[in-house]
Amino acid sequence: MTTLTIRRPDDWHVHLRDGAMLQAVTPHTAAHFARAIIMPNLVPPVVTRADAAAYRQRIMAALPQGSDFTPLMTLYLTEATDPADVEAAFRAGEISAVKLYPAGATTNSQSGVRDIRKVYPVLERMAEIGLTLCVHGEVTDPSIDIFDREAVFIDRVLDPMRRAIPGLRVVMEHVTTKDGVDYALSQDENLAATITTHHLIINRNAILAGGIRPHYYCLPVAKRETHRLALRAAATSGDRRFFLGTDSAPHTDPLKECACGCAGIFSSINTMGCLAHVFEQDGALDRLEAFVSLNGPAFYRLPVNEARVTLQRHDEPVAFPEKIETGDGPVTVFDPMFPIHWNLAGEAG
Ligand SMILES: NC(=O)N[C@@H](CC(=O)O)C(=O)O
Ligand SMILES: [Zn+2]
Ligand SMILES: [Zn+2]
Repeated sequence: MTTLTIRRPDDWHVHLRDGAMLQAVTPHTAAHFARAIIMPNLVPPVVTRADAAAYRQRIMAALPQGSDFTPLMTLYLTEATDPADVEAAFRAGEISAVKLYPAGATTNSQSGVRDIRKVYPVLERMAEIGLTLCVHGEVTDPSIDIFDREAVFIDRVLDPMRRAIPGLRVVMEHVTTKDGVDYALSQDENLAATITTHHLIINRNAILAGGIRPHYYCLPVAKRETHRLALRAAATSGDRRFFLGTDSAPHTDPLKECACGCAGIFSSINTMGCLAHVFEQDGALDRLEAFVSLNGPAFYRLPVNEARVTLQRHDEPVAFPEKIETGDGPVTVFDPMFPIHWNLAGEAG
């Protein structure tokens, strides 16, 4: 059996939700990752320091006994966000980032930012104190083709913002295009990008393969093959600017399989097996650790994890559940459309 021992990985972008869903999905993230950046797009969103502290308590209460998982909390940026509240939360070690959602860009983003200039005072304060801004980088202008919204966001919003506030540390979340990769490569060490597991595996054909496949629909929507290949090259290069953010985003099956299905792919269960497959396929298993365990902490200025995990390659495919049951209903697990031979040593299945 082939094995690969690496430092324990972290997930730099995950949706744990709240209530029954939080209870169901948190143990999966905690089983695979030491830390995770927790997205704040709850209903209502996690806007203030007090909201983040309360949400953190709910996450801690949902962890299995004995788990040493650390949630890294974020605040949801609104045009009414108070720079002093953000600074206080950061100085107290209660948040690791602030998240920018353009209003209307994605799931639960209605309270997001309409006019980026209105939040420049918060961003300036963040640049001063060294607090990271995580960005959902898509314009919401309906006249822009949905497949172009990331590239247009870079030109219209991200690049002007970085020129106006050059010291701001920014993570381009879930980049999906060659344009995003090239932009990250063209910038200084204050810019990084997360890449999801599924965008390394699917292109836009998966969403429309013989019919509408709602479980491959997420935002930003998967792009054409040339973009997927650019993401793979970036992730497997070992370059410090790229690291894993699974964007595991559970929605129940009835909310996905309907006339207006929600965006989001749930992958926290089999992400590590999928990634080992991808890196093996590209002859880059020796760079998997950089992508999942080293580059993220380096950007966030956090220590790397001391613990190690062992990934093992089985001759026979490993069985992963097709769905998990939650108190809110069933949630379909990401199907990479290839047999997965890798899992974490000690993992059932
Ligand atoms: N990625 C998604 O398709 N959905 C995310 C939101 C997001 O990350 O944009 C969600 O919260 O469901
Ligand atoms: Zn997003
Ligand atoms: Zn997300």
